[in-house]
Amino acid sequence: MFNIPFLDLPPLRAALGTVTLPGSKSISNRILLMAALAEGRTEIHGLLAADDTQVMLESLRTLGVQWTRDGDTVTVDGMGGRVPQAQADLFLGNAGTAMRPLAAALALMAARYGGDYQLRGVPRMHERPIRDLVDALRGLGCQVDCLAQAGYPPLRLTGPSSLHLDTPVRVRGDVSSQFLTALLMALPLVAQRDVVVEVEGELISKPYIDITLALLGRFGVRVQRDGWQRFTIPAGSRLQSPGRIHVEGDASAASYFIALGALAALGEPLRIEGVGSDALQGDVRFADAAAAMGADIRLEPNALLVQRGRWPLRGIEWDCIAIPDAAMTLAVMALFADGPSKLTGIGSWRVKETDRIAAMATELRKLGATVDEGPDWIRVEPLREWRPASIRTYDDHRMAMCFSLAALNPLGGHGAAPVRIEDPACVAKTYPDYFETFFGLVQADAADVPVICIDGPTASGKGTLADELAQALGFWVLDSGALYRATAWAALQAGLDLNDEAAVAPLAATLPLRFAGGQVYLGEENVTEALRQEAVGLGASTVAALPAVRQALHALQLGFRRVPGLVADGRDMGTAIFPDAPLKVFLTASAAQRAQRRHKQLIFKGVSANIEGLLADLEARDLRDKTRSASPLKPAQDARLLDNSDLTIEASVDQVLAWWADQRPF
Ligand SMILES: Nc1ncnc2c1ncn2[C@@H]1O[C@H](COP(=O)(O)OP(=O)(O)O)[C@@H](O)[C@H]1O
Ligand SMILES: Nc1ccn([C@@H]2O[C@H](COP(=O)(O)OP(=O)(O)O)[C@@H](O)[C@H]2O)c(=O)n1
Repeated sequence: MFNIPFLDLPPLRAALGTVTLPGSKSISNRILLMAALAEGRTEIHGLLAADDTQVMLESLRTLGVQWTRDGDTVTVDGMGGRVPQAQADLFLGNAGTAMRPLAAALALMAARYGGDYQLRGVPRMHERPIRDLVDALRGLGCQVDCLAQAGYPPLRLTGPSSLHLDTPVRVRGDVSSQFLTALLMALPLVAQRDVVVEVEGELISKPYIDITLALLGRFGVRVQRDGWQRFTIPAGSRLQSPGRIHVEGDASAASYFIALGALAALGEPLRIEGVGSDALQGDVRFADAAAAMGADIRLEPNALLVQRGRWPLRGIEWDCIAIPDAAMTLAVMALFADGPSKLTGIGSWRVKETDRIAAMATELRKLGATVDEGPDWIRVEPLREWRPASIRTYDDHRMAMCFSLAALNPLGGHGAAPVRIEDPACVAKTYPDYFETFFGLVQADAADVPVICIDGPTASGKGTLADELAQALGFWVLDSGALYRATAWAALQAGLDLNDEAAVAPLAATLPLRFAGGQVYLGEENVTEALRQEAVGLGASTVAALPAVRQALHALQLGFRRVPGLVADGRDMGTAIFPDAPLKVFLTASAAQRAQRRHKQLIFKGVSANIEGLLADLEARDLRDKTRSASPLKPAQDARLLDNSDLTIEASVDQVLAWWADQRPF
């Protein structure tokens, strides 16, 4: 996950590949609660691992429910209709899918068996209305107190009290279907007699109720439905574990990849696995809207294949009442259309993680778009002159994910603009690896992918600086020295003379080199430590003077220039490998300082060393690197010089980040 203040996406031009969706958030949390309330043990496969499910799992543990996790499988021991802990204080973050159903279940538990439960969340959670559920629960006879403001969390649920199950439970359905879902999941706990729920007002997000009913069915509860106004939980209903259950892929998350395919899968379709024609989730209906805009979509039972169909996309007018979450993606797709698009039925956006209509309009306008909004609609004009924009995400995962698509702007207008996503870690709510997955599918022109070059002599701190910069910006790192070190090491292992250009160069061309998790591998062998030896460093500087070796490693290094960007550390990054890099830094420090740093580094690692010897070695290496004919060590003409003899690591990093910030268009 990119846990950094912002993530810059370069302009993107194509997409290709296969994505496996994470488990659906709504299904994951419904199944978790049902499994906890049910009789028996449930093995849940494909559970989403994200903030909202973590919140639910932790709450269940606090309530005394036993569960274990093994990868994406969670096994829950059902409590058989009665919560072990009669008292608990639960923090539910910003997870609506935990707050509403837990409120209903615990209110009924407290009423029936006695109890005292408090449910709270982040400040935004305390602004999200829950009045309709509170009213319904009070109507049932539950004791529910709103601790701060009437109609909003935090809530306190106490009991015992007597429940009135003989008259229908009434709940409003026109603000959020989650209130009805919460009641439907909780009422089997007290269904000694038929319990009837009546919905007031028009029920929104009906497909979510379908999911609830289907999952209740898997847990042995067959709710009778009369239209969308009346639901009966038959007398004697009890939640019973189905044994094993599989969580479907997240259909709302599929929307980003459906859009990606529609915009940028130019030759072959993007394959999206985890939802398809068999899906329970209403958000798969997003595919209909995308198809109406021109996407070419094929459905398999558990997969979607999407590629560009009509181009430019067609502007549409679409009632999004059934796909409120996925609909946000349509608003960004609308920028690539041939005419305006109007999305209606999105009043619920106003009470989600943020006021999504206002947020969407504000951020689309930053890109240059013309947008109108009303209480429950938004109208978006296509965009031709895109502006680089820094997109605020309002602690809303969906804002971050759908605006990643704006980076495809070279496909939809003139020029090519980078897009900055602020607080990219907000995707942790439902899709922690979203950006990594996205980057694995998209393609950019190499020239659009930014590279920061850090060149300089040995022990000046290049590697340290490069790693810190890459961390801060979410970029890849190329430690080009490792390629020369690996060549030298492999040549030494093979007993070659390091000056034998004809023998060493072919070795460099076919190095089975791999970087993974901060480690370097040659074939299957982890050579990280071996490569850091001073003797190998000296050997590297010998083989690095051979033009054929440099040539052999050239293409390999270019391959590291990948979305979203690269920090490259070496001797000739700015002069020979990435001459078009937008920022080049030549890092130096006095020879004495560098010898001291290397000495400290070695002593720390438990390797004995003496400063005089190190100084002599590094001066010899400097000399060889500077005087060789092939790509000698020297600052690129447009490099910024940074002498960090008297700077801390942090100050050096800040300096380069400041230079970088100056170059960015945001
Ligand atoms: N600005 C700095 N001030 C003090 N020590 C530094 C600084 N930059 C790096 N170092 C230390 O110097 C040592 C060598 O740095 P390294 O990044 O390995 O250099 P290089 O990659 O240029 O050979 C490391 O132990 C690192 O922590
Ligand atoms: N881009 C590069 C990187 C390293 N090298 C050579 O490879 C040797 C080892 O590189 P390195 O970056 O791992 O060395 P240190 O600076 O960390 O000691 C250097 O001394 C250079 O001679 C190079 O010629 N070009």
